[in-house]
Amino acid sequence: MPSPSSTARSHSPTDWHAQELLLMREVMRLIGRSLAPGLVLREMLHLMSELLGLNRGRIVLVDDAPSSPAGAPRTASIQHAYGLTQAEVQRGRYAWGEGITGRVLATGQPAIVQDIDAEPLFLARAVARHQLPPETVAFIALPIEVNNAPIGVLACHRIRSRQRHLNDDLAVLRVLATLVGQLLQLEALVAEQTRQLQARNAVLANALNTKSARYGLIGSSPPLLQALSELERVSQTQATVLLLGQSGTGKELFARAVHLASGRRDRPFIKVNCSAIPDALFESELFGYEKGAFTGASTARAGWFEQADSGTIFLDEIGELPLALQSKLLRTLQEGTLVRLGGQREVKVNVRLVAATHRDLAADVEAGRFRQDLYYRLHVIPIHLPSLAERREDIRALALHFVSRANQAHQRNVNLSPDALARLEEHPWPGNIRELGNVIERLVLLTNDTLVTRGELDRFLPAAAVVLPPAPAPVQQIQAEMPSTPIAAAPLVRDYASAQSHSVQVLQAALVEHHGNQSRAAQSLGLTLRQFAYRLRKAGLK
Ligand SMILES: Nc1ncnc2c1ncn2[C@@H]1O[C@H](COP(=O)(O)OP(=O)(O)OP(=O)(O)O)[C@@H](O)[C@H]1O
Repeated sequence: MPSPSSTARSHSPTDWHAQELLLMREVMRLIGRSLAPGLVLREMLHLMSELLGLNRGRIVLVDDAPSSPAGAPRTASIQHAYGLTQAEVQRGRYAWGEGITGRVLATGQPAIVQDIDAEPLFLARAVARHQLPPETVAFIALPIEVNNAPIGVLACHRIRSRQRHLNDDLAVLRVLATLVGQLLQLEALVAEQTRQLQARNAVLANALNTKSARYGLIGSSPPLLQALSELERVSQTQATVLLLGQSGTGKELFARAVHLASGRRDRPFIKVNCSAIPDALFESELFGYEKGAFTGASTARAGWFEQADSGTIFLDEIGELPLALQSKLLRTLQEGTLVRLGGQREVKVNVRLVAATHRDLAADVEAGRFRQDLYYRLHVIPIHLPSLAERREDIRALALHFVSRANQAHQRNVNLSPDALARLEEHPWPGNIRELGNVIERLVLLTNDTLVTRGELDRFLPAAAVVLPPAPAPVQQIQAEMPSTPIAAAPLVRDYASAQSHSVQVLQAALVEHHGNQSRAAQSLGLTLRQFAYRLRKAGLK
C-alpha cells in the first residue's frame, strides 16, 4: 500500500471516497472472521492510518476495576492502538474529565482540536509533541457509546494541511466509533453468556457426580444425602418404607429410588395415589375382582397388588386409605396373600410396599382415623424428606436442571441471571420442588427474555399468602371426579356433601390459615382432602 502521507495529500475526492469504502469493506470482512475484537480493532486503526491518513489511532476504554471501592474515581486507558510504542500506550491513562480524552468521556461529546499547540487542554500525554510532525497537527476524539452511555473514546491525529475535508474524516470516524461500540457490546454479551454457561455446567456436573444423580435426584445438600443414605441402607431388605415429607418434596422419586436400589429393579413399580381414588373403587383397584363381583364385572381383573407382584407398590398419600381397607392391607402385608373382591381364593403376592404421606399419621391414629397396628407396621423404617426450605443449597442446581429440561421440551433458550438464581434461593417454596419446577416451566414458556433477571422472575413467583399444593396426577384426578356410585357395599363410604357446601372465601380462608396445606384446611372444614380439592377446582382456585 502507498505510504499514508504521500497518498493523503494527492487524492481527488473520488479517490478519497474509494479509500473510505475500501476501509469499510476491509473492517466488515474482519468482523466476519473473528469474534475477538482486539484483532479487528487494531486492523481498523491500521487502515485508518494507511488509507485515510488518520494517524496514531487509539481506542481508550473505561477501566473496569471491580475491586476498586464504590465511589472511587473512574479512569480510562488506551486498550487498542496503531502507530504508538509500548511506552506511549502505557502512558495513555486518563482521569474522568482530564484533558481532551477525559472530557469526551465525561461529556459524551466529540472534540476536534484544530491545532494541538494552540489548545491548553491538550495533554500530549501518550505521544510527546516532538514525536509528531513539526507542522500543524489536529486531534480528533469521538465517544464510543453503548446504550447511549460513553464507554470509551476513538481518537487520532491528523495533519491539518491536507486537501481532504475535516467533515469527511469526522463522518467516517463517527461510523467507526459506532461500530466499535457494537463490537464491544457483543463481546461483553458473549463473555457474560459464556460465563453463565460455564457456571451452569459446573453446577450440573457437580450434581451429576453426586450419588443422588443415580436415581435422577438433583441435589447434594446434607439433609438430602442423609435421607438418601438411609434409603440405600434399607433398599436391599424387604422392609416396608414410609416416606414422610411435605407435598412436592420428591416422595415419589424416592419411592422409585427405593425400587431401583433394590433387587426388584427389573420387576414392576406400581404407583397408587390413594387421595385420588373414590372410596368405592379402592378395594377393586388395589386387590382386583372376580368375574361377576359387581354389575359390570364381566371379566376378572388383577388389582394393583397383583400387578406389582415381585416388584414394588408405592401407596402415595396412604393416610387417605379408608379404614376398612386398612385392615385388608395389613393382612396382605402380614400374610403375603390377598383375596380379590367377590372371590374366595387366596392369591399369593410378593410385593414390597413403599408408602408416603404428608400427614401426621400418629395424630390420625390418635384421632381414630388410622389403624394403630397398620401404623406400626408402616413405621418400621420412616424416612423424612426435607422440605426445599431445609435444603436451600440445592435450589440453584434444581432450578438449572428444570431450566434445561424446559428448554429442551419447548425448544427455547432461556437462562437465569445470577440475581434471579439468588431470588429463587430466597423464596419460601411452600409447594417445594414441584412448585419450583412449575414456576420455571411457566417462566421458560412465557418470558420474552433469553436472560431472565430478578425483576422479570418476580412476575412469575406466586404471592406468598395463598400457595396451593400441587394437584394429583391427571388420570387419577379423573377418577377422583367420577360420581361415587358404590360398586360393592363399602362399609365406610364417606358422605359427599354438596359441591357448593363452602363458599370460595371460606375455602380460601382455610387455605391461608393453614399456609396452603390442603389436608389441614380440608380437615378444618370437616371435608376429606378429595372433597376439598374438588371444591377448589370447582371454585376455580386450582
Ligand atoms: N431431588 C429432585 N431432583 C429433581 N427433581 C425432583 C427432585 N425431587 C422432586 N423432584 C420433582 O419434583 C416434582 C415433585 O416430586 P414428587 O412427585 O416426587 O413429590 P411428592 O413428595 O411425591 O409430592 P406429593 O406428596 O404431592 O405427591 C416431580 O416433578 C419430581 O420429578
